[in-house]
Amino acid sequence: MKIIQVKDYQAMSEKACELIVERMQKLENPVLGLATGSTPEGLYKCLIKKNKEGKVSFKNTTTFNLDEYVGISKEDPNSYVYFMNDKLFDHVDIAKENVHIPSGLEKDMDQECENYEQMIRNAGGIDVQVLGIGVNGHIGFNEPGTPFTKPTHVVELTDSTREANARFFASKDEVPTHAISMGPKTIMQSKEILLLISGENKADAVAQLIEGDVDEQMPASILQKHDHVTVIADEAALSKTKNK
Ligand SMILES: N[C@@H]1[C@@H](O)[C@H](O)[C@@H](COP(=O)(O)O)O[C@@H]1O
Repeated sequence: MKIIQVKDYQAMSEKACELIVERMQKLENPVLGLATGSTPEGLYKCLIKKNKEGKVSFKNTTTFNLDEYVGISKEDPNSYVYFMNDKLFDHVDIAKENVHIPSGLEKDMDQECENYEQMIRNAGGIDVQVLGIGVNGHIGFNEPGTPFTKPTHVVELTDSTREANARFFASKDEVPTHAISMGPKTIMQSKEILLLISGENKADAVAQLIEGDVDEQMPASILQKHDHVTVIADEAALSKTKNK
């Protein structure tokens, strides 16, 4: 695991942007894995800027998002479809048919999970997966205790995740109870992983991720076993990590 320490959120976003642009320029048909949450917003802003400046094009890019809530419509501002359109896709030259976000609205959710895995395989796998991390160490929506062998699956969200994400909703009660998420297995199959971490509230999770054991109670710890992971973390996020 390569760890790049940066000063703050802005520096983290710029470094991540630089890395992604570099990969996109090198690959003929880049396949990006994307994340939601506050963490990658700065990265997306920077990518929009680079696209407008003509430094990078999304014309041949395919994307797969990590996750989506179950049971909220695509038009709901809290859906990850809405978030991604608003924060990135509506502002770059990507072909909408190349954008993939798992659907949380299917009758047969198991089938949707299988279809999503198949679409990733059909695209040739994910070249670079962008990840954030939850305060409890979750990646995607893989909560503590998720078997590392799980592919895309439906998950029941923990109380701590629903509380952390309640800031986007009118109240915690409105946060969906379930989500569909790429599993740890799906994430580990990406050729490269870029984990972005900012802020003191993530410091415990980061210390455990970097210095703790590989343990299903700490979903992000599986990343220690991947041979091409770059963590870009700011000073606040690394404040509880001893061995920097
Ligand atoms: N499913 C998302 C994760 O993909 C994200 O990494 C996490 C952290 O969010 P934030 O970046 O807002 O701290 O939140 C959600 O639970």
